[in-house]
Amino acid sequence: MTTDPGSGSALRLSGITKRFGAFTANDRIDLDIAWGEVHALLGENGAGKTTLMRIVTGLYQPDEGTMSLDGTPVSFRRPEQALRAGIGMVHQHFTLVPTLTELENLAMAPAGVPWRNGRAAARRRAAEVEAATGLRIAPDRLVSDASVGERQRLEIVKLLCRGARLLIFDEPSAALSPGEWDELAKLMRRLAAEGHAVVLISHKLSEVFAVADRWTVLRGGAVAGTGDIAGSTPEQLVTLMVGESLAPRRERAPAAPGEPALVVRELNVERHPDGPQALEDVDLDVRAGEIVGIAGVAGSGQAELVETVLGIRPALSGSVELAGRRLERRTPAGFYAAGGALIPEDRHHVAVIGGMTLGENINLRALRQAPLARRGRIDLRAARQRAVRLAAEYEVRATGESQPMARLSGGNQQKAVLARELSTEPLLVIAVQPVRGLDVRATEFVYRRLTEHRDRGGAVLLISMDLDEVIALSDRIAVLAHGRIRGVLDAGEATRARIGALMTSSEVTA
Ligand SMILES: Nc1ncnc2c1ncn2[C@@H]1O[C@H](COP(=O)(O)OP(=O)(O)OP(=O)(O)O)[C@@H](O)[C@H]1O
Repeated sequence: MTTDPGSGSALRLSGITKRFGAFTANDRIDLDIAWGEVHALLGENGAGKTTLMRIVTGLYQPDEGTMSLDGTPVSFRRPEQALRAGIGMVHQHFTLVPTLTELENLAMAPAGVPWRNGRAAARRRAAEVEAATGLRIAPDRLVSDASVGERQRLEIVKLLCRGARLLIFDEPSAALSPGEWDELAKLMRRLAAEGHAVVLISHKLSEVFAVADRWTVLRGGAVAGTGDIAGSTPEQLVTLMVGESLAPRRERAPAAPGEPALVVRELNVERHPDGPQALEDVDLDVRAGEIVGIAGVAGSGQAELVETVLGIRPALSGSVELAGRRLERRTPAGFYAAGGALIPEDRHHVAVIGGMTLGENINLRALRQAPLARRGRIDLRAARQRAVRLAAEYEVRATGESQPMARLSGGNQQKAVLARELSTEPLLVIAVQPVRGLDVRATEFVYRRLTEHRDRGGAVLLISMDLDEVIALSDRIAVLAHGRIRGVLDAGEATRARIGALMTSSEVTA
């Protein structure tokens, strides 16, 4: 089937409703996606965006409503049916097999689809996709050796090889470097120009305004509005999403740093045994009452720094001190006992336990302390009350504290992690990409919480690929490139240009 750019309605949803028990996640949604456009789907955490796209891609079935593709009614009971009709989703959590090569991943076809399996066919299709879109894969590279951006590219090539014409991107920039995002933005425009339809789910309005043609905002499961990007402003869309206008961010008071909280000295860490070093002679100080940001592109050594401080990765040499205590045999338990806390980057594998309830997840760090621990037992009533109070304070939207964590929307899971890690008043919080997946209001909320933590005398080590975030939040910024600290700047002197210059310099200036 071929498509003409701008040849009218691709996918039309009418009155789509989806309930989970008594909760209505999608409420009579009408949505029109046209061939040749990039359509941004916006809304706060829990607004119903993912649920709607799961219906479109055959993962969920609607309770009410109809869908049509190219004017013909469709209903999908399985994702393969949607893909066969040309609808594919680039997930946040990729669906690739890391131990196979890129070509082998392309060659695997799900059961029940008509494509020929096999490498020769996959190679031919990949060549066709490259000719049409410029997207090139590395056929013989193991997926486990590919960067996040390269894996995402393979996901897209896979969908295009399988004939996807309508592509849904779910927060695609979350783990990308600015350069990788620029590439992806160009690709989305190219796909639209060739007649595909692109749906972009994103919380970053700067990205939406850079690539989208039209927008639809969901609020509380229903459509709050739809329109053209041209003639709209980010403020209008935020107001539609939130239901009110957001107060401007408050000016931050200057930091009043106190005693050193985290002291790292001459830390050397290798990436693989006998491989290149991930960290080289890293010195870093984070004092009580300040936020120190680490600026650097993904893969500069940030993960290794966190893992080493936490004690899950050995160091070749160097020392780590927390609250004046040298962490000799580092273990995560020792890190927490010394007053550390971590907001990890990987929510799904590290930060939450999906099979446990929201309340259990929130209380995980408080179980050994009063008032939850009483004579060697956990006071379940106190635990429930604490979870309910913290869920409300951190604005976690859920049906209750007993809702399984895996059933919360991604942003609400992240808020629960913050509630757990900040509520025990740690001395040092290591926050890695703390607002990943959060909507605008929740992002402001997290920024405020981290700043308040600092103002109460806590220390924060902020690790983020988002330079604007690092500049906005940090009192001092350490620039990390290729495993070395290239310089440390005070907030007042930290500009994108100066940080960028340090990232690319070969000199170590501090
Ligand atoms: N399988 C499920 N069972 C029960 N409730 C669910 C289920 N899936 C989603 N929900 C609820 O439906 C609501 C909408 O969730 P959804 O994931 O669609 O939101 P979203 O707009 O994608 O949010 P985010 O931006 O945080 O990803 C949430 O309140 C969520 O808790």
